[in-house]
Amino acid sequence: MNNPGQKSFPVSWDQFHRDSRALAWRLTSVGPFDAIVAITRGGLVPAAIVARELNIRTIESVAVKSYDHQAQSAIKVLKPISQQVLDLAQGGGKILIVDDLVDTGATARAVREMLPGAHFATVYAKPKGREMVDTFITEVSQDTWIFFPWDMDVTYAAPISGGTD
Ligand SMILES: O=P(O)(O)OC[C@H]1O[C@H](OP(=O)(O)OP(=O)(O)O)[C@H](O)[C@@H]1O
Ligand code: HPA
Ligand SMILES: [Mg+2]
Repeated sequence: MNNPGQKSFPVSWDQFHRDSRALAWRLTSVGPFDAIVAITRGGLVPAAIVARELNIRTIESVAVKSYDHQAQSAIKVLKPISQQVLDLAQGGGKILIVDDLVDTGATARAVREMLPGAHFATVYAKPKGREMVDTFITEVSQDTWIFFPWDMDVTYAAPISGGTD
């Protein structure tokens, strides 16, 4: 959830699909790719859309969790990249890493270290983490919290005037 004072950027399924397709279009000039590595869980959705558009059928996942410990953030790998995909990269295969967004860049930095030659793509990027990403579609300010459609429900919205409807 976001903090008080943060701006909100709610994204619908339709918008997320369009933005992920736009990412796929942009990646056509970078590929072709031999495999996608999706960063779970948020990266699974754009990875599926990009894989469909670019006809990529080898899809791997990586799970990392970041911890804040005395102002230092450490990353724990919950599910590593398979040896098959690491071997593919070692043998010159072109790997695309996909996530929904980059915020501080900690997640991206950790996964990049696992696959140094890979292309890193996200749908959204915040300024702190932008340099960790090779390709993205929309930049949002650091003080904005992005709400993804899988984290939301349809609820009542009060009128802009503040009155009751
Ligand atoms: O740039 P960072 O500051 O590292 O933040 C970005 C990461 O945070 C979110 O994942 P999260 O770890 O919340 O898990 P989830 O994908 O399962 O929601 C998001 O999906 C990115 O993977
Ligand atoms: O803005 C965000 N939205 C959702 N998840 C996130 N994880 C880090 N930043 C964000
Ligand atoms: Mg994530």
